[in-house]
Amino acid sequence: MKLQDILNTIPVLQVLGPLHKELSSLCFDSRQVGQGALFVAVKGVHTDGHLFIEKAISLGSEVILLQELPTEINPAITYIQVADSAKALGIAASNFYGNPSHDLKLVGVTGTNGKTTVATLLYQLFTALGYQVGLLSTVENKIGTDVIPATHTTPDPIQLNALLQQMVQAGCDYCFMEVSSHAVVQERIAGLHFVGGLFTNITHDHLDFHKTFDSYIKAKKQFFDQLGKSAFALTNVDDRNGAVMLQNTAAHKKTYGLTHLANFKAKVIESHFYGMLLAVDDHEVWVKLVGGFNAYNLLAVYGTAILLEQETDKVLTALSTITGAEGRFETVRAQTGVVGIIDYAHTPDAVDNVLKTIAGLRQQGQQIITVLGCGGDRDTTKRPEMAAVAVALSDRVILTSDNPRTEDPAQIIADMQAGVSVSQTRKVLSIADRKEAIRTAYQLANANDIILVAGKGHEKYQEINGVRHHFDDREVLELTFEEK
Ligand SMILES: CC(=O)N[C@H]1[C@@H](OP(=O)(O)OP(=O)(O)OC[C@H]2O[C@@H](n3ccc(=O)[nH]c3=O)[C@H](O)[C@@H]2O)O[C@H](CO)[C@@H](O)[C@@H]1O[C@H](C)C(=O)N[C@@H](C)C(=O)N[C@H](CCC(=O)O)C(=O)O
Ligand SMILES: Nc1ncnc2c1ncn2[C@@H]1O[C@H](COP(=O)(O)OP(=O)(O)OP(=O)(O)O)[C@@H](O)[C@H]1O
Ligand SMILES: N[C@H](CCC[C@H](N)C(=O)O)C(=O)O
Ligand SMILES: [Mg+2]
Repeated sequence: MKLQDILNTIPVLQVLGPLHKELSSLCFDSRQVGQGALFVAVKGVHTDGHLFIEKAISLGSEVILLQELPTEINPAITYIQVADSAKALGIAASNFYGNPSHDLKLVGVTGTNGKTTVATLLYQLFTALGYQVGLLSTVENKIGTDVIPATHTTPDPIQLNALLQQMVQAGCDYCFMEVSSHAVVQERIAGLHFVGGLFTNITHDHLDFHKTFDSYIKAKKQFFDQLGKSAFALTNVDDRNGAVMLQNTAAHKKTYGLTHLANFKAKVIESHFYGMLLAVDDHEVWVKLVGGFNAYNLLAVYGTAILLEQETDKVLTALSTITGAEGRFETVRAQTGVVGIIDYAHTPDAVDNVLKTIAGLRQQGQQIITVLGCGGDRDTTKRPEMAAVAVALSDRVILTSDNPRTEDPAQIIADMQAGVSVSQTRKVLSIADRKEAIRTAYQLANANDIILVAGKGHEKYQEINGVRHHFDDREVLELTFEEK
């Protein structure tokens, strides 16, 4: 592709060297540079891509997009200087793949919890309505029914636009994607054209990366600030920061909520372990998901479908058939009547929601035993909060490992224990081995008790010191249930 076509709409500060060049590929990692690649030097969290420019040149790159010019200029190379190379990378990737986000209807979902659930429900709903649909999510990426494994919640701009191009080629009408706060800050979505954006909620997470709750809010809001005026911006008005998200957006502002006045409203009429009866804009509908938080997720999905001009009756019918994402409130039953629930709750708010949902559904005498860990190399301040919530809302809690990554599991557990008050310690056991923790929960359970295994949901691995070992909460729970 011609360099000038890749640079289209990128605000360039200065060019050194010839502009008439043909590029074979686009790359931001020197380790992947091939002959004729355009190398984009991006400043990261751990290092700076500018340090690898010489390496990229030695591997065959003749064009470098960068923020800071090197002290020695190589006359054979074209240097393109921009103010923000991460943003330029997003736009370049879009141009390189033929601006695929303009050729389908792209909707982004952001928020602390519920992104995967909402994006997956939208994928399922629009598929049920007869469309060809794409999905970009934490659990998996999909092009129609083809599954492409996901490495991130929101992929890097090159992978992202390559996937969107494949969706366009496969005839997708829509793509529903998760927009993580990391992706907004790192400009992974720069250059994309969204027809709509939706906000689920914002609570405590990722403070290792954003440092303060205010800058975390700003990151989410920035997504809505970037939407165009023909797009819609749909927010949860019951969330304390729901309205803030739309303050500066040019998009059509729309709201949903269960308690505040909103464009789209819902009420939970009945709740069971196998589903709920909802009133959605005064229409009654049985759904297969459980929990007040899923009433929000389903309402957001309904509102989006209406804003995308789908017929109400058809949307309600499809809404009653969809099931959501893997590893979210999945139940497994033992012969003894013990109920196991696997859920990806990995924030204090998610643990609170899931345990309150279980408490609302349990019969008299059923105990709740929670198995919970926190990820290593991630926000440490949420650890005591997650433990405190779990202890307050469970009869027994077993603190264990999630993905320790490079941290000592005993230290992560100690951080969690700091959230347990002295009077509550009798409820708590600490067992670092997650498999042992799950087995112990079952040993402690009486017939019909409920075991919540939280934090890893769909994940099929446990990451320890850079190695991903096979681990599947559902598999472990099922094998454990066969033991007694
Ligand atoms: C903290 C974070 O978000 N890191 C992401 C970031 O990497 P980084 O900033 O650490 O990059 P770096 O190592 O400092 O390198 C800087 C630059 O130098 C380049 N480089 C580096 C070394 C070299 O030899 N040559 C070279 O060219 C790198 O390619 C990069 O362009 O940019 C990389 C490329 O896009 C991402 O893969 C990487 O995600 C890491 C693996 C990660 O774990 N990210 C998580 C935290 C994340 O993004 N999570 C969110 C949200 C999760 C959720 O709530 O669902 C997600 O969207 O998945
Ligand atoms: N609307 C919601 N409000 C609060 N908690 C929710 C909501 N939806 C889901 N949850 C809880 O959060 C967990 C994670 O849900 P989900 O995977 O949909 O969120 P996510 O935003 O995609 O998370 P991630 O940031 O890891 O991608 C669920 O397992 C459930 O416990
Ligand atoms: N997307 C989330 C996933 C957390 C899942 C949990 N199992 C962990 O490893 O901490 C994050 O990057 O914070
Ligand atoms: Mg997700």
